[in-house]
Amino acid sequence: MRLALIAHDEKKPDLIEFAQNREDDLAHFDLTATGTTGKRLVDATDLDVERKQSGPLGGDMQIGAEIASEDCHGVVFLRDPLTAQPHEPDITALLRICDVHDVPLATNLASADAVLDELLYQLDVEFDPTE
Ligand SMILES: O=C(CO)COP(=O)(O)O
Repeated sequence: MRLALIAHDEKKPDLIEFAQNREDDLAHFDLTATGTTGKRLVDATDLDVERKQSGPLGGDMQIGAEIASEDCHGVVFLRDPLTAQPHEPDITALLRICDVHDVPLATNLASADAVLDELLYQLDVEFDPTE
């Protein structure tokens, strides 16, 4: 199961803390991230993370394309709600495509825990040998 992790600059410390707190859980997923977020994650944890372009250079769109192809199954995107981003249209498109494909999307820390718990539950269900 593939999970995308993304954070705007002001929220990167929160995402790193989340990833460190839940590193064992996140290790169950095929992880991808936008460029700078991915680098920060790789530096701060032992997680394997496939890095896309940086967000302003198209990383959100690359992750959106995976969602459109149904290759990405969840997104944690800690947006900075207080700072305008040059690539706002890409961000809006990513949020929209998650809704189009009904992909779980967390845009703050409280919902990140909830989405991760739900995806872990789905993983267990998928691999439950008694099913
Ligand atoms: O801008 C972003 C998401 O919109 C994140 O990009 P970076 O991870 O490259 O900082």
